[in-house]
Amino acid sequence: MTLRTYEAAAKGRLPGPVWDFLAGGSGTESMLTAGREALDRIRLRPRCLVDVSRCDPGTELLGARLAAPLGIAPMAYHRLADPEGEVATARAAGEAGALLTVSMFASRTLEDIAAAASGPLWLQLYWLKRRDLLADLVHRAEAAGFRALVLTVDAPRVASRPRDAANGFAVPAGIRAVNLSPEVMAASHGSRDGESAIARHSMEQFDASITWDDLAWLRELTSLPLVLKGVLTAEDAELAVKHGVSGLIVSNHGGRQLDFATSAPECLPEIVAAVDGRCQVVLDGGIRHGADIAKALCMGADAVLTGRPALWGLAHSGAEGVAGVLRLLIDEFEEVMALMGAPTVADFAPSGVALPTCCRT
Ligand SMILES: Cc1cc2nc3c(=O)[nH]c(=O)nc-3n(C[C@H](O)[C@H](O)[C@H](O)COP(=O)(O)O)c2cc1C
Ligand SMILES: CC(C)CC(=O)C(=O)O
Repeated sequence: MTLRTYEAAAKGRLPGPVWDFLAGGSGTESMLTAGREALDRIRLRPRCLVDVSRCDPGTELLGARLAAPLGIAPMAYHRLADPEGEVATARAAGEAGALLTVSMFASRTLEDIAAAASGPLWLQLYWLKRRDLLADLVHRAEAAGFRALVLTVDAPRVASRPRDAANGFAVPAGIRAVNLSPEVMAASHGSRDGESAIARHSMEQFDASITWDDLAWLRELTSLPLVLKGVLTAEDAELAVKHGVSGLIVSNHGGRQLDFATSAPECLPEIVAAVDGRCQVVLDGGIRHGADIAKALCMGADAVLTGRPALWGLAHSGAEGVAGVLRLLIDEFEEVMALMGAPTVADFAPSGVALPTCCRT
C-alpha cells in the first residue's frame, strides 16, 4: 500500500460531493499545490558514517510522548468516511503512537473518542458567537483527558470553495457535529443550489470579531495549554508568544482558506526564528512522506500533522486503514533517519536541508 493507493480507494468509495469536500480547496485552489511544491523543492543533506544501527523516532510534544513527531490534523465529520468516525481514528492514532487533534465538528462525542484513545488528544475550536458552547466543550475536553486546545485562527469564516458551492454541499442527514447543539449546527445541513452549507453556517455562527485580547477569556477558562492553528507570519508568531500560547501550528488549512497565501513550509523558518524556542511549532499541510517530516524537523518544527491521508485510510478500511497510513509515514521517516545519519529527532538540524529561496528567512 502507498498513500496513493489509499487515496484512489477513498475516491472510489465516497460519493462525489463528499470526495470534493475532502479534496477541495478555496478560490482557484492554488494552495492545494503551493505547499507541496515548496516541500518538494527542499532537498535533504545526509551525513554519512554515523551509527544508525538503532534509530528512535520517538519524541515529546507538549509533554506527551509520541512514537514519532506525527499527528492527525483536526478534520470535521470523520463519519463522512467511515461509520465509526473519530472513534476508529482515535484507536488507530493510539496504536501508532501518534497525536490526534479532534475537530470541534467531530461526528462522535468527545467522551466516546477519549474512551477509544490510547494516545494524546487535543481539541480544536473555532470561536463561535455562543461562548457558552465553547466553555462547555472546553470543560468536557478537560474532563475527558484531552491534553491541549487548538484555536483555529485562519478561519473567521469558511472561505469560498468552488467545488462545495457547485455541489450545494451540506452535511448529509445522519451525520452531525454531535458535540454541539442541533440548533447551532442547523445551517450546516440542507442543500441549496450554488451554495455551501458549511460556508453559510460559518457566516452565521463563527465570531469574526475576536482579536488577540479575547484569548484571555479562553485562557481563564482552563489550564490546558493553548495552541494557535493557522499562523503564517513572524509578526503573529511574536504576538502569540506574548499572549502566552504553548504552541503554533503553521498551516494553510490544507489549501482551504486564504488563496494565494505564503505556503506553510515557506513560512516555517521565519516563524521558528521569531518564536526562538519560546513555544512549540508544528507544520501542517501536504505531509505525504516520511521525508516531509524530516524536512520539517530540519527547519525547526517539533512535529507535523497530516490531514487528508488519515481520511483516505479511514474510507479505505476504518481504523485499520488509518493505522496503515500512519505506519507508512512512520516507517518512511525511520528509513530517512537511517539514510540521513540522524538516529534521533534531535539530530535533525538546519544543516540537514538545502532550502530553496522561497523558504529562507
Ligand atoms: C475534510 C477536512 C475537514 C477539515 N476540518 C477542519 C476543522 O474542523 N478544523 C480545522 O482547524 N481544520 C480543518 N481542516 C484542515 C486540516 O486541519 C489541515 O489543516 C489540512 O487538512 C492539512 O492539510 P493536508 O490535508 O494536506 O494534510 C480540515 C481539512 C479537511 C480536508
Ligand atoms: C466544517 C468546516 C468548517 C471544517 C473545516 O475547517 C474545513 O472544511 O476546512
